[in-house]
Amino acid sequence: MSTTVTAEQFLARSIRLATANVLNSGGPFGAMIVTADGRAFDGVNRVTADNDPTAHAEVTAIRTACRELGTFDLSGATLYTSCEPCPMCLASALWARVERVVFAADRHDAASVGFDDAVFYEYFDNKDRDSLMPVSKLALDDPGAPAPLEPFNTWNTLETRIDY
Ligand SMILES: Nc1ccnc(=O)[nH]1
Repeated sequence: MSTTVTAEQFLARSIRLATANVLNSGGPFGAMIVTADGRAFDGVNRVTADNDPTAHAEVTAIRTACRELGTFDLSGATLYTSCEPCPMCLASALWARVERVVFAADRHDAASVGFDDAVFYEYFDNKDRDSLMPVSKLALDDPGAPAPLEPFNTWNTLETRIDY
């Protein structure tokens, strides 16, 4: 008998975490990080429970895995999630160097129960994105203002820096 846990089983567990989380005052999302050597870390949505808009299930799973493993680099890991990751979670997975993402429900399913995932995806496609949230570059004209590149120059010259 094999004890190998399959992708389908990790995804099924993510869905069960999501449902259980609803009954525990959380949003209907669950996720797991599974490392290349099979260590698994759960995450559930705690946005309203913790007043933390970044506490999506996927981010919570990434944070838990990184904390427990003592690393900021999840290279080789898979992110399983009960619902397609939003742009924040996709970016978080990219920064964590997650190798691949597997999801069950999609952004349109999330939209059908009032979650804004699809709207936020459109934000990145939309030329008129300023109508949702303006993002602008601002020049600092005051002679006493720090140069925008000052932090990068300092970073570049630091021999003890930890690249990521
Ligand atoms: N995909 C997701 C959307 C919203 N919240 C979550 O935790 N996950």
